[in-house]
Amino acid sequence: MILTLTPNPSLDRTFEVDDLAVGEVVRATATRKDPGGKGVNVARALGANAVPATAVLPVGGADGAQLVDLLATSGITVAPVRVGGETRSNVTVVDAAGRTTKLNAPGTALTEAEATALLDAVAAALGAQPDDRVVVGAGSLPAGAGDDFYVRLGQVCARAGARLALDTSGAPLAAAVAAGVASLVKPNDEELAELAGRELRTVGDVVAAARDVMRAGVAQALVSLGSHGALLVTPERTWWAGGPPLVPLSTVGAGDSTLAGYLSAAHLGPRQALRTAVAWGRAAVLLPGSGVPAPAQIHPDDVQVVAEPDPTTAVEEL
Ligand SMILES: Nc1ncnc2c1ncn2[C@@H]1O[C@H](COP(=O)(O)OP(=O)(O)OP(=O)(O)O)[C@@H](O)[C@H]1O
Ligand SMILES: O=P(O)(O)OC[C@@]1(O)O[C@H](CO)[C@@H](O)[C@@H]1O
Repeated sequence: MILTLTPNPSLDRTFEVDDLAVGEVVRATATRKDPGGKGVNVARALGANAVPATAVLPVGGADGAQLVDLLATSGITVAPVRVGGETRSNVTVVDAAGRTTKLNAPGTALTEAEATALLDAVAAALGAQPDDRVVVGAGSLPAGAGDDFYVRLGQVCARAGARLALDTSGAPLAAAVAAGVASLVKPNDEELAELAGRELRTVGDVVAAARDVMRAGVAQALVSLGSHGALLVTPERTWWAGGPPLVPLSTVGAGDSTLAGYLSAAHLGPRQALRTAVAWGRAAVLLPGSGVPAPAQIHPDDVQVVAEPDPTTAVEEL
């Protein structure tokens, strides 16, 4: 079973425009709403591919209610935790050239009791399902959760014998890595560079930074590289996967679909799991808004996997 926790979910609103002229009145040519937040998207992508998933998230206000309604139609189990504040709405503007501008709200602050209720909801869901379980902690943390929130989530997972996969950034990522609570991390290259405190120009730079992270107890790093594919790094081995260039419609949530694809195929071994991850990520960028791909939209055969890629290759040349 895969369970996702999204401490800072969002009702994602996407506006398509011809040209985003800052400081002008810009009329949208189309709009859409999607359930959003990184863990929510991981659960949606799994659900769209018939992989059972449960999404735990705080929910408040009218946008929160709409988020839950939209999720109810997507084939995943939702475990909403009612909170006093209002669920945020994030805005994406996509112009005719496919450029994406994203405005993310800070999100409603959680009280200590609400943060604890979220962790309790995860513990309860894990208790109800004793088989092999993975918990995905994903996205930013709202005020009040505390930078150690994912460390606390890791402790909940450890007590229940579940593994934690983490997709976050900044101080919450640094705290979780230092505490050694995650089995898998899914940073993009910028997030990994921030964590490492240095620029990552080559494949070797990325792999070295990923292995630094692993020394604290992380077993695998799935590092997404945007249009340059993704690297999977374990303490002993490295694989790269990517495919022919694409013209994206919206890159929002591509990393979430990547992580979902990886988890869906983890039992098939690293090579196949990475191929699946990249195939799901590539499919996601061809969808509008925060769309997640269905099986017919995913093409693993387009993805090339290379074991032990040349460490001197520049990431931009992949
Ligand atoms: N422009 C692109 N062309 C082709 N594939 C892309 C492109 N952008 C992203 N992808 C695919 O999606 C995957 C994830 O992208 P990226 O590294 O941008 O994730 P991310 O920064 O975590 O995204 P998000 O936070 O929006 O979910 C990449 O590994 C790649 O397979
Ligand atoms: O503000 P955060 O939590 O970092 O990211 C939130 C978010 O940008 O991530 C998802 C895409 O990955 C969107 O659905 C959502 O709006």
